[in-house]
Amino acid sequence: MFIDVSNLKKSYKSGMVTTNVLKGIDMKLEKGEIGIILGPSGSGKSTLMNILGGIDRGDSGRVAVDGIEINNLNDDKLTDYRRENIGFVFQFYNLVPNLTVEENIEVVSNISKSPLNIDEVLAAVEMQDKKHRFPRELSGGEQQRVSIARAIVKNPKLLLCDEPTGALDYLTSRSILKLLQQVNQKYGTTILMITHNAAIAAMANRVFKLRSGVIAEDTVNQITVPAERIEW
Ligand SMILES: Nc1ncnc2c1ncn2[C@@H]1O[C@H](COP(=O)(O)OP(=O)(O)OP(=O)(O)O)[C@@H](O)[C@H]1O
Repeated sequence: MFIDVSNLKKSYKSGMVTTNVLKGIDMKLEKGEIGIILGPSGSGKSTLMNILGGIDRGDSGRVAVDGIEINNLNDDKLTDYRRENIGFVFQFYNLVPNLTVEENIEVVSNISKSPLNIDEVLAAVEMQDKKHRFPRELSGGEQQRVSIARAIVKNPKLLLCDEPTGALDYLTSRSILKLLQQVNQKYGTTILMITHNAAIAAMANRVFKLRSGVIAEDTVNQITVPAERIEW
């Protein structure tokens, strides 16, 4: 099992108040699958994703990604895990404003162990003709394409996407979802994506509905729908 989480718990303390955010999460995802996490605001989606990505740590429970027990890693090893294995895509693209498209991708490629070819990645996201532009010269959808290119150039085992279409209009959202599906098929990248949009769940192999820190529903889709055919 590629992602294997059992009885994961996480709470945050601020002053005298403790908030139990994850209350015993169990989840599994196979290598090469697309998983989608749905759930209301505050249900713990980003916390779960941040723990899987090595940005945060669980308090207890087992979190294994491709056989690596990440809850047991010290800080340095957790940083190595994140650098070597994880690509992140967020709602806001976080591109470096004074670097071109190509340079934004190069920054990550230069520090990766076995990066993909930059031109190949630019072609995969259909941005090769705009590689000398700066982020401010791009639309939101184009900027998200670049941030996906930047996330995949290191050839990550796991691509974590937190509301990747949250700031985009309908047609652009669909084209970004289609691109993520293409990345999954072309590179075999396992993808886990957070969304508020339940319609998107049709493109995933597995759907996890989070409610108040537990997985309230875990569905396997026998047939997945191409993103360009999903309407909402
Ligand atoms: N670093 C932190 N310190 C204290 N509380 C936190 C921290 N991070 C998250 N929380 C709390 O944990 C709960 C879950 O947050 P999380 O961001 O995981 O939810 P979410 O499901 O991703 O929500 P949204 O859809 O609004 O992004 C919230 O009540 C939030 O306030």
